[in-house]
Amino acid sequence: MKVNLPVLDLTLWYAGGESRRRFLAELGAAARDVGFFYLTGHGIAQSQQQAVLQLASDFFALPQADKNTVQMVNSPHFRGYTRLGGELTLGKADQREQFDIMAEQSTAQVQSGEPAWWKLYGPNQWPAALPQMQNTLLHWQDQLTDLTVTLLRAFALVLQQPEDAFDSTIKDGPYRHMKLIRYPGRATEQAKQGVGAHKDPGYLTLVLQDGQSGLEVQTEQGWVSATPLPGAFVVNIGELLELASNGYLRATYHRVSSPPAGIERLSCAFFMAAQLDATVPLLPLPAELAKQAKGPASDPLNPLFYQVGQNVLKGRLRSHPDVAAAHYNALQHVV
Ligand SMILES: O=C(O)CCC(=O)C(=O)O
Ligand SMILES: [Fe+2]
Repeated sequence: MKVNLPVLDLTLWYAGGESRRRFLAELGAAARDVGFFYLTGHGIAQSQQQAVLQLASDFFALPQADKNTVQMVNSPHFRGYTRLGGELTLGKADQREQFDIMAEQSTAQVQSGEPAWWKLYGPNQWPAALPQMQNTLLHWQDQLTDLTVTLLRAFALVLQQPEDAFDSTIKDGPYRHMKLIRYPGRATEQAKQGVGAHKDPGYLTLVLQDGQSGLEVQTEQGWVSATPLPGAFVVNIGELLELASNGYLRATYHRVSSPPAGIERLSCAFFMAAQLDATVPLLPLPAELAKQAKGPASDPLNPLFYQVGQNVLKGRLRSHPDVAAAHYNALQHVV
């Protein structure tokens, strides 16, 4: 199959020695050139990937009333179901419906004067109609967390840092967030924003897609399709790695175009960030890398914050104005 993005094989990393060095060289090139790549050899069985996509299909096929029992607007922690058109990117409604979970937590008691991002802590919402969903997705989330921690260590080496350079920012467990997503076929040629162009706010993202194309990546040659590669995850760099590397690594803009009329696309995105109370370190890059670091992007429409909770909450408030209005009203100007 012809693909437009680099393909990296994680078995090279696990093999150690010369193989690991080759993996790191390929990772460094992929991270610098496009900031997007396919990952194979990651050890997660294709049958398990299929089971997660099947769960997504089963969830979205539930009657609307069942999905509404877990709607996100009920959750100050941004967990649960968002209906079609309920989320904004670039101020415009995305043509997708989705179900979000994060780590299973109890609600933090936020005192006045404490940062608002503490409110992100809390329980997930689970639909009574699909009792197996909780175990399946929490297990999946744990596996993907471990995989991204391995990748983060590899990125530390690519940046010529000690392998544990990011460990202090995930010592209580990285922030984790995943969503099941359904993109319906486009209703008109105009309504094709599955999700508008954006950067992901965390360290790293893993995307599992079904067989339908739609994910597109901004490159110097223009928008390129991340055509599905069976068994692979698509990996991309988020804003926290851009910040930590002073822009040596770039969080790449990407978007999803809705499938043609009558066809749907399912995906599962997993976002890994540092723990919310961490501040992302500005790594001391060696001179040869530092001179290629352009500094983090400065976009007045998308300020980047080293304080992790602030950066994550920024993204959530902007994407989910209904949750922002219901639970964060006085705070929108903060981010
Ligand atoms: O559905 C996809 O393929 C990617 C989704 C995405 O970029 C996101 O939710 O941040
Ligand atoms: Fe994304």
